[in-house]
Amino acid sequence: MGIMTNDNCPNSTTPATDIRLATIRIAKEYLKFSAAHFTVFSATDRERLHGHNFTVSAEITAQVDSNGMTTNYRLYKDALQHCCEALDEYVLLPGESPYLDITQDNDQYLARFNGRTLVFPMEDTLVLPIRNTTVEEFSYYILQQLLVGKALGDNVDLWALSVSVSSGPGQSGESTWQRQG
Ligand SMILES: Nc1nc2c(c(=O)[nH]1)N=C([C@H](O)[C@H](O)COP(=O)(O)OP(=O)(O)OP(=O)(O)O)CN2
Repeated sequence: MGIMTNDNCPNSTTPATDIRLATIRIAKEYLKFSAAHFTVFSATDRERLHGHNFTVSAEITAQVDSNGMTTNYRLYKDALQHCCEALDEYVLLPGESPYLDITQDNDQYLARFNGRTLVFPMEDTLVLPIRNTTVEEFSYYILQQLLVGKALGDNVDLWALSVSVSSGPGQSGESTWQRQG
């Protein structure tokens, strides 16, 4: 029996003209960022400031081209590494928290929470457009970074994308995007 093709594969119902999709999974050990944060649980309850080595992974579903690839997945790895490097070794604050009021005072950020003020040096701190410094919000933020512009490459025909952020072994949050229509 020679190589099975669409023509001689007895159960093939996939005409050769149909779109071919494939999912690339990227989970490299170097895709991580070390950051300090505190999770806010309510208007009066938060964690103390602490740190994690957050790890990042992604799944990219795209059309397989006539050359048998979605694109060089080096581009996916480079885009994810850029996102990690941008967040690495900072205090991360949620700029869209309903419970935290962040203002700038000279070279410091003042974060008012439940009647107290926390002070952070601006050069060590990033205020992100997120509602909380949780794995849910970090994964959504990185997903948006990848969807903006052509972060995953000029030629990729993207159908779905998911980004997972882990704050430690056995716990992570994932955000997904899927092409509509
Ligand atoms: N829905 C979420 N809940 C919590 C998050 C989060 O990102 N999303 N994050 C935290 C804290 O950041 C905390 O540092 C991690 O939670 P914790 O339960 O303390 O887990 P540890 O990393 O300490 O691991 P354990 O071995 O389970 O103690 C809390 N909640």
